[in-house]
Amino acid sequence: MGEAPAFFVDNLQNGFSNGFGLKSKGFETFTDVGDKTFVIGGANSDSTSSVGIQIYDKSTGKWVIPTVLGTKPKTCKGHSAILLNEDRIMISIRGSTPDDCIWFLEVDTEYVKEQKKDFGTEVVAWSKGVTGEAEKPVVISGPSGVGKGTLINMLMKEFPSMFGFSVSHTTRAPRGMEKNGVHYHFTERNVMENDIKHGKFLEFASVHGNLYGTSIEAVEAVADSGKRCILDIDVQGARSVRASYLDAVFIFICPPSMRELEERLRARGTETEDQILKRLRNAEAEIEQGESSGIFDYILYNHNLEECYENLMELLGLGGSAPIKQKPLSKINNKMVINCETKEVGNEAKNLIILDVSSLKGGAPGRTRGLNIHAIDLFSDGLNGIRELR
Ligand SMILES: Nc1nc2c(ncn2[C@@H]2O[C@H](COP(=O)(O)OP(=O)(O)O)[C@@H](O)[C@H]2O)c(=O)[nH]1
Ligand SMILES: Nc1ncnc2c1ncn2[C@@H]1O[C@H](COP(=O)(O)OP(=O)(O)O)[C@@H](O)[C@H]1O
Repeated sequence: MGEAPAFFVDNLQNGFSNGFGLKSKGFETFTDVGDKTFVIGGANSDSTSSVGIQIYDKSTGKWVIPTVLGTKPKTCKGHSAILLNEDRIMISIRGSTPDDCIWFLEVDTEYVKEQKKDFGTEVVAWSKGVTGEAEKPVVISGPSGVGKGTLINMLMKEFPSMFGFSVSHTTRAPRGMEKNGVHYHFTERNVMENDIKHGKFLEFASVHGNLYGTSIEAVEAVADSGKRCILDIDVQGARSVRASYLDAVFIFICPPSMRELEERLRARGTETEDQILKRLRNAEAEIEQGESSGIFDYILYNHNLEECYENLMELLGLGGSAPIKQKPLSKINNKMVINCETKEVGNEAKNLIILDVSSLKGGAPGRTRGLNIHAIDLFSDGLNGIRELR
């Protein structure tokens, strides 16, 4: 991307004539991409609208309602839109906080092109814009009872500000001490299947007779909080993540023997006899795949818990001093200036956001990372200085 001049994305005006025969309430934006006009904000706009999307195909003169993938922005009172790279529309949401005001609607990226083939319809995909970079997530797999949960708990306890757990969805029933939203999102199968259909899951698999899956939000939310994400998923899930957009480190935990695995499962006392037998039957195939499939970067043997934990820490770079976190760079090229109102408790401010889009990375179905944002607070007494966000 070459050097581009800074420019303003204008605020929307109310009640303009849109020229498309849409009943406009002044909350739509119209962005041309080739033969198509993307109308964002939709005719169902209200004083706060859900961000609807319609496409006007100029070559056929027809309206199309696309399949919309990903998590969209919360309701908003208006937005501005501008086309970037001919394949995504950058949107700034009016009245939202600076860390939630930049979104991308992908209309012709590689991901969207692939999804169009699968769905056989027009497809658009939302991706939230965030500042900074994320550290590589860590995928941990291994048979039931090998000690994955124990090792992850030790890591999270010792480094609470460094790691965050990706909370999976599952259709299995909660165990005694398990809390919804903490250990798993316990969910109905039809709800989960519908979300899978709408591209909200990074991976999913049927494990021991239940459906398990990692939502894109679960992983991205951990990265948003500045932590390194840990996923506890089965081998099928690890294979899917390997094939996905997510660049991760893959670790397989192996038991010292099947007999030891059985003893651990029985000693844990959380499963019925039937469930234990099912887990042991599955374990043999999982170990075989874990050791030979080429999915995993590392295999750790959990014979002695303390030793295995030491090895895990070492391969995560925690053996010596903690890794230094890179600060996002500030750039002066490829800048945009966006008007944005923010409301904080007891404080209402108008911000000018200076946005640098020269280092964009990722995109749908995950976040669009690498935004560099500077907010200039404009309070009633005028310009109040510049502060960098995050
Ligand atoms: N593919 C996939 N597997 C998962 C996910 N969450 C958990 N699992 C795996 O499902 C299996 C069963 O997990 P769980 O019901 O917690 O039982 P446990 O392994 O015996 O503690 C384990 O192999 C987990 O790694 C997920 O989101 N996706
Ligand atoms: N190295 C080890 N030696 C003995 N017991 C272990 C070891 N690692 C874990 N355990 C025990 O084995 C049981 C299963 O561990 P858990 O972490 O629940 O496995 P997973 O999450 O892989 O299903 C737990 O009761 C745990 O305390």
